Amino acid sequence: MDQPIIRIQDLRKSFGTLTVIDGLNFDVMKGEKLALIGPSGSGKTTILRILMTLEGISGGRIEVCGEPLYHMQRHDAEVAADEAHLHKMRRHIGMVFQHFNLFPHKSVLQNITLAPMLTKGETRAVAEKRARGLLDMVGLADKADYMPSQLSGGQKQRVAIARALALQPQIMLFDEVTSALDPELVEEVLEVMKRLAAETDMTMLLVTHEMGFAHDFADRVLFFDKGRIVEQGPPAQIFTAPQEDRTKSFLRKIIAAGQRV
Ligand SMILES: Nc1ncnc2c1ncn2[C@@H]1O[C@H](COP(=O)(O)OP(=O)(O)OP(=O)(O)O)[C@@H](O)[C@H]1O
Repeated sequence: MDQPIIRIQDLRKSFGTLTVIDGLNFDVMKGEKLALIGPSGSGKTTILRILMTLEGISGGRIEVCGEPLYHMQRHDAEVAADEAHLHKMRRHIGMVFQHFNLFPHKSVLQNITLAPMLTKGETRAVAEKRARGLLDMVGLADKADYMPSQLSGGQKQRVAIARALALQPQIMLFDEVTSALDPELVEEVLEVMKRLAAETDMTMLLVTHEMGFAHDFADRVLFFDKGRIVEQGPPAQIFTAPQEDRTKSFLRKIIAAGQRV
């Protein structure tokens, strides 16, 4: 049996007195495409931010690629990870955010090549060759020399996806990547992500409010409420035959709001 690429055990996270994640357990297998859905405030984004080491944990344990994320071995004992360990672990994971966070004064090509050249010591030639391949993949081969301000929101988000992929992570995290976009620009970003999901064996975790997309994209859907998994399963089961009352009522509200599931 394969080892999970992500293993989350008894994870807890509080902000002050507010407990956001409360004894969470789940594994992700290599190549799996997971959608995290659930009401606002249920902790979905926090889970991605913890995996990206943008937030610390309050308790529990996470393993990524067989190694502890927030712990490390020192003199036969497991201690809290130091910055060097977190830095080393971060190379396994890439993240795309709701707000694309492109460097405004760098061209599209420079946005994509900067991190591989700085953090992995790649030559410009190698970094640019990959960047052009990725731009082609996201349908923006002709925009390499544009500045971010010359792009639409959907194009910016596709550059942000290419930028995250340029570091060749094993795991990609997508945090509501379409929610800042005008409705007519959503589809082009979803299409790129569907293609990525279909054409690569990358492990992908997606937080989304687009249930139709979660349905088409994911191998497994996790429905969260109050920092816990209420129900999980293949999309066909979660969206058409949910078992738990909280999942049913969440989906009823989504359908009432006019979304396809
Ligand atoms: N840095 C922070 N400081 C304090 N509270 C925070 C912080 N980040 C998140 N929270 C709180 O943690 C809870 C979970 O937030 P999170 O963003 O993970 O939820 P979510 O399920 O992704 O919600 P949404 O779908 O609205 O994005 C919320 O109550 C939020 O206000």
